[in-house]
Amino acid sequence: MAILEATHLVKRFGPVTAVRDLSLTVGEGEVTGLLGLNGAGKSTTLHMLLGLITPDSGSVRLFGQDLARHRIEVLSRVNFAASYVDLPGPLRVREVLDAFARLYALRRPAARVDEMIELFELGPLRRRRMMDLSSGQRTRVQLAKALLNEPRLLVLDEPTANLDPDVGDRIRGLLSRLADETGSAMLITSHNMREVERMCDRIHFMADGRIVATGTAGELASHYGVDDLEEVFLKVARG
Ligand SMILES: Nc1ncnc2c1ncn2[C@@H]1O[C@H](COP(=O)(O)OP(=O)(O)OP(=O)(O)O)[C@@H](O)[C@H]1O
Repeated sequence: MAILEATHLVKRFGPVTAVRDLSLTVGEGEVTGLLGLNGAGKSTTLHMLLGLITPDSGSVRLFGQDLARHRIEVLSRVNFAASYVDLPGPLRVREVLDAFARLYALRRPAARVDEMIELFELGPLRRRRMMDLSSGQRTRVQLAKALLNEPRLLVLDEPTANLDPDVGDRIRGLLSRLADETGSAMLITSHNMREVERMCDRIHFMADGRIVATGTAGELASHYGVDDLEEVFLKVARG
């Protein structure tokens, strides 16, 4: 069964058509990358898939159920992290995670928060206020929050954008391991082509609101007659 099935999505903002007739599926345990130039429509697509904005037309099914009709039920098995979403600044890291654990009605909230603090090496930061953290430290809290409810689908908008190469590398390893071990599906946007090559089983390239190419990193490189995804990106971007 597809974890996520989006069909013929369209989204307009006034005169701008951000997403045009976009369809995609994500299977169980699959890590899917959504790539494209700035303004191609990636975040708008993710926001429709998460029910944050409503498509003008088209439909989204999560775990076989229509998102518009079974919103609360299906979204309890999904989570999302993006560096542009702020967590409450005056709260301390531990308080933020505790608050989300309660919001998600977890069975063992304190134990799960402890696990996430350990997984993302947040121990030394747990009493620090969100507003006092560096952007990379905030990103780690965002990811910890996004994994609290053991989502079957994890949607990540540029998950490692603010991380230094060392932390970024460790987080990529951690997310890949998680997908392998738990069978959770992931949908990731990124401008880091090496990250996408390393993590994604399947990649969709978007341009001007549409998916214009799909495949594994290897398939895309051979289709475009180039060596790697970076060069595929440049070819797609330059038409
Ligand atoms: N709320 C909004 N109101 C008006 N226009 C919007 C809105 N959100 C997005 N857009 C427009 O829709 C288009 C797609 O934007 P989107 O943020 O989805 O692109 P993106 O691929 O995520 O870009 P980036 O790589 O820069 O994050 C852009 O032209 C953007 O200006």
